[in-house]
Amino acid sequence: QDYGFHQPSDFGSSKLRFPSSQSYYGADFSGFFGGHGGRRPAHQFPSFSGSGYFGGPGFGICDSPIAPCTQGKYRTYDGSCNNLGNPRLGVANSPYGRLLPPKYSDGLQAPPVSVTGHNLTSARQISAILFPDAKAPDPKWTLALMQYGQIITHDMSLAAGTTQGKAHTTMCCTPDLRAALPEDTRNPACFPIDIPDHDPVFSEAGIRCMEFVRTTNDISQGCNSGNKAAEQISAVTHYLDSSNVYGSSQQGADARREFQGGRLSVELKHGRQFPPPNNNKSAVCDHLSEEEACYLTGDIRANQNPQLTVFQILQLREHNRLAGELARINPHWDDERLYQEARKIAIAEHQAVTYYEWLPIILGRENTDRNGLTYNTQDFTYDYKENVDPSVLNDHATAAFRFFHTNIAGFLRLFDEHRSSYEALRLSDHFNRPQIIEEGNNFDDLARGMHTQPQESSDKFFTTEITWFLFRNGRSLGQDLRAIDIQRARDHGLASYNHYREYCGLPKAHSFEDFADLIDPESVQKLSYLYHHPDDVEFTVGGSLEAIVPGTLVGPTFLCIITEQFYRTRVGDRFFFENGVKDTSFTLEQVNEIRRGSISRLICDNADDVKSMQPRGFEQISQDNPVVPCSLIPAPSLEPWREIRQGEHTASQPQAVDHEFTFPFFFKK
Ligand code: HEM
Repeated sequence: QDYGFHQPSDFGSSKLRFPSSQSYYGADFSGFFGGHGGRRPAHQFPSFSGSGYFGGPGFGICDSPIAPCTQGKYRTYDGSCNNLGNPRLGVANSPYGRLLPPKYSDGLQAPPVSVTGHNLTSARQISAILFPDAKAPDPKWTLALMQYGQIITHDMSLAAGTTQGKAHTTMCCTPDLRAALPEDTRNPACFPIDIPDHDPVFSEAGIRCMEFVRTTNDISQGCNSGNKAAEQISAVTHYLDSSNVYGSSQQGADARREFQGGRLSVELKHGRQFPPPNNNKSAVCDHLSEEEACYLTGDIRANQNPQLTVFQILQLREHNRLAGELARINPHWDDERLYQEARKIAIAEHQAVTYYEWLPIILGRENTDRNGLTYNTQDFTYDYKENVDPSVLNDHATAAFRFFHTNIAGFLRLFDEHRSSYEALRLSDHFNRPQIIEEGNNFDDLARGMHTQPQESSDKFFTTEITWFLFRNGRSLGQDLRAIDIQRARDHGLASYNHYREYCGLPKAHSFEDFADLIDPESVQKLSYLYHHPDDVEFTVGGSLEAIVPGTLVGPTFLCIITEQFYRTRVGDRFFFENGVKDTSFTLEQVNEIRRGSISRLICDNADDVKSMQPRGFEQISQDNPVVPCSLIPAPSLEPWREIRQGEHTASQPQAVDHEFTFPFFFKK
């Protein structure tokens, strides 16, 4: 869109009251912790929410005991003992971190109100006015970029007590959705979204209330005696450790294992591996018959949409492929060794794709290099920092990272091996109903499809498949994910957009017009209509309206928060695959093999019968990125994992491995 000024190309120009892109990217993300000196005070713990929390009294999930640490080679399932000095950091069922103090209206946990004391405008009204639908396919990136983002999300956080798929069992609205249940009769966790009379879609159907249940926090869990502001709990490990595949507890992990050959359990259908059936089907799926598929994976959200499920299955198959390959190379390894080594490699591959293929597109390679998220090296990176809190930030998960809901496409196109599209699935027909991926060639056609179809552009437009029809489950209308995003940020008491601007080194707005340095005039005008005061504008809202920083897919304030998050996620993880840490790390030879992996390799190796892919799978097919036979897509070799047993002849040693360096391959532009 042409806003007349501050278009993307204007970024960094003196017209903007915004540091030049050069100085911005190199910015020292201090701010809330500013004045302490040092390059990255904000990364250090005790973080804002961490101080005083660990070891506090209480008996809730957030304080449940963890097993004593043994310095093993492998990660625990719940994330404990990753940080040996503070073994609870990043564990499942611990609070999100927080960069800026919450702004609960009672200082403890009540959702915010306007600085003028008025109630905030309905989240649905804000969504309807500011985030309409307009189809604009991304010119460069495929739908797989969006979809892998959801995998990364589900690996890193899950607001405890929310379902994020199937409707919650707690009801906050009347069954006909015409009104909210009276406060004195409904569950105290209820925080339903009010739908105004004149809503363009929902009022016609008489719908006045959208279901919403608040996230479980440390006060309700008894881990905070109520004398300090509530912190929400995340139910999964905070680390990027494929917990969506393996689960976030020993018990959960065991339930997903075959205990044979190091494999994860699968159900074989016509020789194809699918996850085992979920025996809690009615809690996670909207199936119409008992025969319909509903899977058990490491994450409760795996059935939420078809492309997400496809990736979950590809990850499952990759683990089993690795286990099989390792068993061939090392026939003397037992089930446990095969399972743990396959898990360690699969997590490393996932980290490599996330940091070297995915994040550079989202955040810009210059930015990721400059801020220590990526390196150009064939060595170890030696960047583990024990004093960095790896917890997923509330500011990130509840606002910034949700911006990528903008990239969701309403229709999923199916592509055959010749890359011809013959059909499209409507997203809202298949929420929580993954059966469709088992039909005919759909699995492969969806896998190719998401690597061929463009994602929707990063902008202020969101498909109605998620703003009108989310989880509609056969009904004519469903819910509004954008309204839910806004309401969730209120539930979590996130600070306002203006505060994050300041935190990120951008000028604080004193009037609505001041937002025009980054937000188009029409949206600024709408903000002034929807909010009483510039300080009321919510982070989720303001951040999503910012012009995109060139070379990235996100505006400057979200860019700052997401960069901060992925810095912490990397350097706060003792097991990060590139670290040369004693006892836990790969050999350098192994690390360099993992660096050869790619999203396209994942498809080639694990789809049913995909024979060709473009090398850079997150990028659309073009002359510069043509579809090639899978044999031409670099593949990590597992030879460096071959174990030479005492007395074995050296002739069985591995052939020299070709260490072709893969970064220029992906990022040659
Ligand atoms: C078809 C694709 C997607 C659908 C249907 C979807 C749907 C949802 C839903 C229903 C929630 C829970 C909302 C709430 O109750 O607060 C959620 C949360 C979230 N989504 Fe998405 N999403 C999709 C893709 C993505 C992508 C691509 C990203 C980022 C790259 C993303 C990031 C997030 C984050 C960070 C959360 C919060 C997670 C937590 O901490 O609980 N989502 N999404």
